[in-house]
Amino acid sequence: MYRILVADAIKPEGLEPLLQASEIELIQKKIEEAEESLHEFDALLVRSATKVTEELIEKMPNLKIIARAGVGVDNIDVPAATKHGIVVVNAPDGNTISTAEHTFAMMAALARHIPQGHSSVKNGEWKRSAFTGTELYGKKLGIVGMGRIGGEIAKRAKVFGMDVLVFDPFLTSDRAKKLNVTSLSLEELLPLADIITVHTPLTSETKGLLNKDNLRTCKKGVYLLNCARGGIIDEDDLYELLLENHVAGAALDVFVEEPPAGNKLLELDSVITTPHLGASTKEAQFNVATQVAQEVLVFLEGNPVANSINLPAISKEQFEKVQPYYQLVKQMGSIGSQCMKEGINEISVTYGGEAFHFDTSILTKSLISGVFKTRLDGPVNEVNALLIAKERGVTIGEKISTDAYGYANCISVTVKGDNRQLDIRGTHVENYGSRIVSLNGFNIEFLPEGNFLYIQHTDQPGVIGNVGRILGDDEVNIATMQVGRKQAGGEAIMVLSFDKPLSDEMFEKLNELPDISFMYRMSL
Ligand SMILES: NC(=O)C1=CN([C@@H]2O[C@H](COP(=O)(O)OP(=O)(O)OC[C@H]3O[C@@H](n4cnc5c(N)ncnc54)[C@H](O)[C@@H]3O)[C@@H](O)[C@H]2O)C=CC1
Ligand SMILES: O=C(O)CCC(=O)C(=O)O
Repeated sequence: MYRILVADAIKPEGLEPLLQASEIELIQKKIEEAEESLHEFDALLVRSATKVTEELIEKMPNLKIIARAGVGVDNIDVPAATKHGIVVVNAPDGNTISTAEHTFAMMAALARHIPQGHSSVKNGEWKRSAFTGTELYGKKLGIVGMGRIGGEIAKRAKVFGMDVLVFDPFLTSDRAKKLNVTSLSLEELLPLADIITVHTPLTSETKGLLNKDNLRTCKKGVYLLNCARGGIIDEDDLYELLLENHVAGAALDVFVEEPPAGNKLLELDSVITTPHLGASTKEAQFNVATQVAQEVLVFLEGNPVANSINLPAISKEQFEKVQPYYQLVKQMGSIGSQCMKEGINEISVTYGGEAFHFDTSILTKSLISGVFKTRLDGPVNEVNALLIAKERGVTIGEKISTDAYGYANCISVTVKGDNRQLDIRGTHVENYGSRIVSLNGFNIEFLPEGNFLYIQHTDQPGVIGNVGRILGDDEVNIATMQVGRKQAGGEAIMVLSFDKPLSDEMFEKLNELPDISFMYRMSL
């Protein structure tokens, strides 16, 4: 049974996929109200009100996924989630249209003084000339951040007869051409635009992206809009420029502090505002709730998520290609870790054969998580595997090769410590399953599932018999046994599997036998 905490107001109809699922309990409570039971939740669903800090994450040791019913994840400490192995997903396009429409409504309201005119009439006045506005037609609209929302605004602006200038360092010339917009640097755009609207995420680079220094290069009387995140336009600087009438007016849906109690921008008539309503439509809220509900469900069922912030995005088709090897590499990592009784310096993997014509990075993350899972206490998975390796100074190598050692596909993993190294090869055969086919250069074949004992010994009569006798005397049943050697009379290996893990006592007894070089226990 998975327990999911819905901590913000998320549209209940959109949560239907989770409500319909078996083995899922959905609890709608604010964090403060759920304080006593935070440790029980497997998933957390939020909008922008809940601040998902590292402190909160640490109070939720069972948490596996955080879902943001919306776009911006600036209310979530994503690095902390990553460190704790928690997947973060969002709903990237469910509220695009609503936010673009809201921005457009704000733009029209700003140009025609609609909120001011509205208040004036309600106050019993009839001041027509005081609210003379400007047309949007023929004006230059500067869009900063040409992603999903920026793109939808550009389309609407074109229909209004506006000339669209955009600044986005990541915009390709192809997309600019398709959208029929002029791509410029920020320095070029600012002096040309009559109206500027920002649609970037809030990051360390975009915080204060528009400030008094660069806004002074704008035309006197420019209009500014922020329906993205508070702080992209520096609030103090904006206040100063509005007082000077350098900026004629601003439309703000978002603020650095929300609600913006005491914010001096609210004192100015030239500022029109809404309480972070960009995505507040029935349609957008249904879309984002459904998107995240489906993502959480898919994730809890063990399938890949499409909109993760801290995992590589992987499509269903891609996952189908990756899936057969996903568990195999994790088990190979676990074998490597359990057989290396020392610190690990290097993990390298080669994906051999025709099968690997896809992005193998998720497999490498699965391999690394397999290595560290048996060594670390906390959560270890594909989300934090690379971070854990980096923190421990472990070098990771990944190669693709055409050589599959006679198999249709073959994955070769080498785990290196200060003094030793272990080489493992595995393959996957359709309708047959995964097999380990070589350990330390010894050909062998076993299914990597269960409790194992790996014994390296001298190849001579009696060794296998002695092992069997000692186990038999203590009534330990051998489930399977595989042997391998390189040459007669040299070193050889045995891999035995048991229904239960081998006891310490039995391990010691076997270890005392003559002609045994070394042995390891593994649970896979
Ligand atoms: N007011 C509201 O209710 C809503 C606000 N938002 C905000 O709008 C933002 C944008 O949303 P989408 O368009 O869906 O995101 P998106 O990811 O599709 O687009 C963001 C664009 O910003 C660009 N960008 C990034 N750094 C930049 C920089 N330094 N300078 C210029 N451009 C830069 C990116 O290249 C990208 O094209 C979100 O991050 C969110 O914070 C989103 C939805 C609702
Ligand atoms: O949840 C909301 O209404 C805020 C939407 C938003 O800001 C976003 O999706 O980034």
